[in-house]
Amino acid sequence: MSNLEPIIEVKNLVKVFHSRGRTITAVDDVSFDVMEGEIFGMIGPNGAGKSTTFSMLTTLVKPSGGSIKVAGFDVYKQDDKIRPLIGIVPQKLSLYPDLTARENLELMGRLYDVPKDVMNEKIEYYLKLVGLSSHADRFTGGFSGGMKQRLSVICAVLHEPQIIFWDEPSTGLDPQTRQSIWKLAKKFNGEGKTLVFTTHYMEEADNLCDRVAVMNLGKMVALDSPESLKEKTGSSNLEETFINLTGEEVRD
Ligand SMILES: Nc1ncnc2c1ncn2[C@@H]1O[C@H](COP(=O)(O)OP(=O)(O)OP(=O)(O)O)[C@@H](O)[C@H]1O
Repeated sequence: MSNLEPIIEVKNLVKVFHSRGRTITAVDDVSFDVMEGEIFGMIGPNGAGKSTTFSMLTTLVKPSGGSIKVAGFDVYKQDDKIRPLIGIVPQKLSLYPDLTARENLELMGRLYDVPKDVMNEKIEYYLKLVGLSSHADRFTGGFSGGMKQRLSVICAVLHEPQIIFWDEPSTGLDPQTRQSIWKLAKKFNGEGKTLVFTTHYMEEADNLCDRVAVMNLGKMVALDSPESLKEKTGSSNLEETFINLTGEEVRD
């Protein structure tokens, strides 16, 4: 559960893309805080601006306007201070297929300066945690989607980040794997880590999140606990709330 201190502070965030003569405002004057120890979800239809926001929070894309502070550091000027404090599980998993699970972990560990004397111990611990010990020395190219997702998340936490950013944790995974991913997220959160994720699964947002931000057309149209969001929109489930807040029109 969350403390009352913000660990992420976003003020009047804007991102404008210029593409093929068009100007696209992907994120349009968005402000919010994420509290330390919170599980914070971002939902919204395709093109709502979730991934762009995610990329700016994780220092990968520079904002066009506004400010972001992560753990007190400014994303414009102190991104080098932010990177060691965060773990990123991207939507397009970035594992090396020609390396084994263990080699992928070693590579990430070295990139994030995990001390040599604890590296092996940590790798064994995390492989066991996600049930991949017996696959440690297999090439990841042959892994199932669920195995890749489990390996990707432990690659992201090997350096013990304070905040985990997780883009669509369970897209394309079967219900068993989804359950195991949720358990893992709750375990990390129970250890005090803050989690920020995007999802298209309303059940996932409802089950996991302390608070959910609803984005639509670059704006944040609601931010509250799943229960309060349902109550405010008079809906019995989050899917209904979502449609209520973002409309029925299909987005391209
Ligand atoms: N690099 C880019 N260049 C131009 N336009 C972009 C770029 N990245 C995103 N956009 C546009 O910005 C808008 C928001 O996109 P974004 O990917 O952030 O939405 P999303 O909510 O993550 O959608 P999805 O659920 O489909 O992943 C869209 O109109 C998208 O086409």
